[in-house]
Amino acid sequence: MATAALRLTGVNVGYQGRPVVTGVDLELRSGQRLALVGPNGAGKSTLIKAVLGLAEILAGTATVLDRTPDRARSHTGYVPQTGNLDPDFPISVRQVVMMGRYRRLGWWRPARSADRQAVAEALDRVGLADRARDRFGLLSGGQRQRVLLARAIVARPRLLLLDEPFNGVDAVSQDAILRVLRELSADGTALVLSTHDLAVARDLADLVCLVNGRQWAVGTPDETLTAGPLRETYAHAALDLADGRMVLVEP
Ligand SMILES: Nc1ncnc2c1ncn2[C@@H]1O[C@H](COP(=O)(O)OP(=O)(O)OP(=O)(O)O)[C@@H](O)[C@H]1O
Repeated sequence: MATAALRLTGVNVGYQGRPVVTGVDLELRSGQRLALVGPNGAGKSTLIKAVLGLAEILAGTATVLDRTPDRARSHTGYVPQTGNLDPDFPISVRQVVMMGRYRRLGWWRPARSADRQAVAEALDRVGLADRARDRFGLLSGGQRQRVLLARAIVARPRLLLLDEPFNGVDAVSQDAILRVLRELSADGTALVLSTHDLAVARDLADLVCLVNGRQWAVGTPDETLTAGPLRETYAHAALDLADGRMVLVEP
């Protein structure tokens, strides 16, 4: 059987013994792209954190690259929500991306030219080579998101998890991020991203997992992003449009 990048079997996740999402069953192979879709507070971030070993697995089995989440951490990458970072922190764009190399560097070894080159390449890949010396906090939200993507890919993860990567992101940055994500998956990196945006999920994902306190559905976009499963997941916040499309109304 081919190694799964991620396999969750009967998984419940949460904090301090209290479940936030239950009944998650899914498998993601190398190069596949999974979208976690659900309303605010549905537990998408918690599920991502559990795969990173940062939230509790309360039941079931979670395997990341054939290891437990803790042991897989050196092969996983994480792009957090940009809103969680302090924009006033005095650090340059280049220094943020270099943080992604620390795992390889160890705190005792100074950066070598190979590290500096990897940082320059990652910034070039997200279209921000010319901003390397700028202060991170002075960039736009979309540019900051691209820097965080560069920080994650500079460590060459085999599984990359992104928490709402398109929130507050302008169209130029969204296109740049989508392009890099497609390149990564073509190179065999498995991707998990949470999103509120059904159009992005439909466009980007091979697999969609609908969550809201529990897993409501998992399957291809055609199987999941349809009226029945969306109405179940979003309850009354999913509305039919006259032309057959669905819109989601978040409080
Ligand atoms: N560290 C924590 N300890 C306890 N409960 C938490 C913790 N972090 C989040 N929660 C709770 O878990 C639930 C799910 O939150 P989570 O952030 O995973 O949802 P989400 O789907 O990512 O939402 P959003 O789209 O708003 O980011 C919420 O009720 C939240 O209060």
